[in-house]
Amino acid sequence: MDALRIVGGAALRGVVDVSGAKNASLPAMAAALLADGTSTLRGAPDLADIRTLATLLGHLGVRTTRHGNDLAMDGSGLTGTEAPYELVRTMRATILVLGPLLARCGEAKVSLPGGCAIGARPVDQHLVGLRALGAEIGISHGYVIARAAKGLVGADVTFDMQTVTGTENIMLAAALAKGTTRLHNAACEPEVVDLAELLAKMGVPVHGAGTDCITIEGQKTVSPYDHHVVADRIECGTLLIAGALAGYPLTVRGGNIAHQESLLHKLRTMGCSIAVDAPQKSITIAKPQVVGPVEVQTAPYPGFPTDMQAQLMVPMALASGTSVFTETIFENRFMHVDELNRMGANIRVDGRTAVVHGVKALSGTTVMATDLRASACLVLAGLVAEGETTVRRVYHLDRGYEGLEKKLAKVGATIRRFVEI
Ligand SMILES: CC(=O)N[C@H]1[C@@H](OP(=O)(O)OP(=O)(O)OC[C@H]2O[C@@H](n3ccc(=O)[nH]c3=O)[C@H](O)[C@@H]2O)O[C@H](CO)[C@@H](O)[C@@H]1O
Ligand SMILES: C=C(OP(=O)(O)O)C(=O)O
Repeated sequence: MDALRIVGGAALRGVVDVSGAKNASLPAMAAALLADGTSTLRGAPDLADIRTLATLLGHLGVRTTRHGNDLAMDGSGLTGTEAPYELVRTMRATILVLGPLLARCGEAKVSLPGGCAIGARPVDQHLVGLRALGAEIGISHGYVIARAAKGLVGADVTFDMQTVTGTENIMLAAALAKGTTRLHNAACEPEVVDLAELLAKMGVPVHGAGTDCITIEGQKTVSPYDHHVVADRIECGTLLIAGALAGYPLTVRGGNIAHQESLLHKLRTMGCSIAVDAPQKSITIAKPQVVGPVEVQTAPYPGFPTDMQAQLMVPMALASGTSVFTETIFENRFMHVDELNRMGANIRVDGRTAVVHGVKALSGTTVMATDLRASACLVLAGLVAEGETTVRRVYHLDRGYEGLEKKLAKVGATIRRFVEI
């Protein structure tokens, strides 16, 4: 199994580039199921979740080929409608094939998905939405079994809570539904906006993406797309925190600056000096003399992303006072805390709140990654810890980051991958 060894204390200098967004590429790949022809997704990061979804598309008859960072997916080969457990167990976003399969084929059987173990993560809202569009849905032996023999029909759908993949799944299904679908209390995340832009390229008018009310005008058939995926705001944020911890200074290039607003606000509050060059899409950040404490609550976009909670906890752990982090999205997303405490942090978790008492230094040791963003947090901690840190189980990291250790090494980090026997 791969692990990462990091020697803490190296200064990070220079420019590091942001890849395309995992969480926008995955719904984009699912959208390729809708069209009879080859869709092209440009800028898709080369990481495990993308490969997993490509394998699943292949199982359904949609061959995916990669040319550099571009993916070509041929939807004309679609033959299967079943997504088996073995292919969906590692990631949540595999549920995104449900909407398009049902819409195009009139049936789908999709195993309930896996993904990061950060909370209960039901898919009831996906099913509520598809039922509203006329699908008959049952759950049997861990599979969602859905049918819409006469096709889906546009409808009003009101979500109980804002769900990112739930919104995306219903948008994908509504693209081939008869008539108009209106999503109320829809997710406003940039990945949803990116999907709306992609659907428009397929010939599906979508209005209101980025607000909590989205309208999709369903079509009889749709065209394949050619789309460049939006930049990964979570990778961008992770690199910015690397800069806040060890930047002398570090420039993070290629992210969408508007998508970083909530993080930049908190980093400035903590004392980081940050220079934004909007035309160049670059943000330059330097490690402050003293990191100040801060209070943060995760929230749906444009609030502070839950996917950045673990990473921001590293500078909090080294702040000159007590910070408070409240996690409102997932009930079990503090699993990195025990490992940070093993590195000398002083963090106490009480329910959904983590109270982070800043310490002078972290010390390197062997730590275990438990999920994707927790792994990124431990890598960041290793960059500033005294001595050597070994991060085990980096397959979690590899799910969602394109060569993170290579990017960090290029700007000065002492970090190396090795295989543990
Ligand atoms: C592949 C992908 O894009 N993953 C992201 C997506 O996950 P994902 O789409 O799974 O997260 P959701 O936005 O659906 O979850 C938000 C909240 O709604 C709840 N919920 C959701 C659906 C449902 O049917 N019922 C229900 O109760 C969830 O348990 C959670 O408490 O958004 C999360 C929140 O920004 C991110 O952490 C994940 O990185
Ligand atoms: C939680 C994440 O992924 P998933 O939803 O696939 O578990 C993530 O990208 O941080």
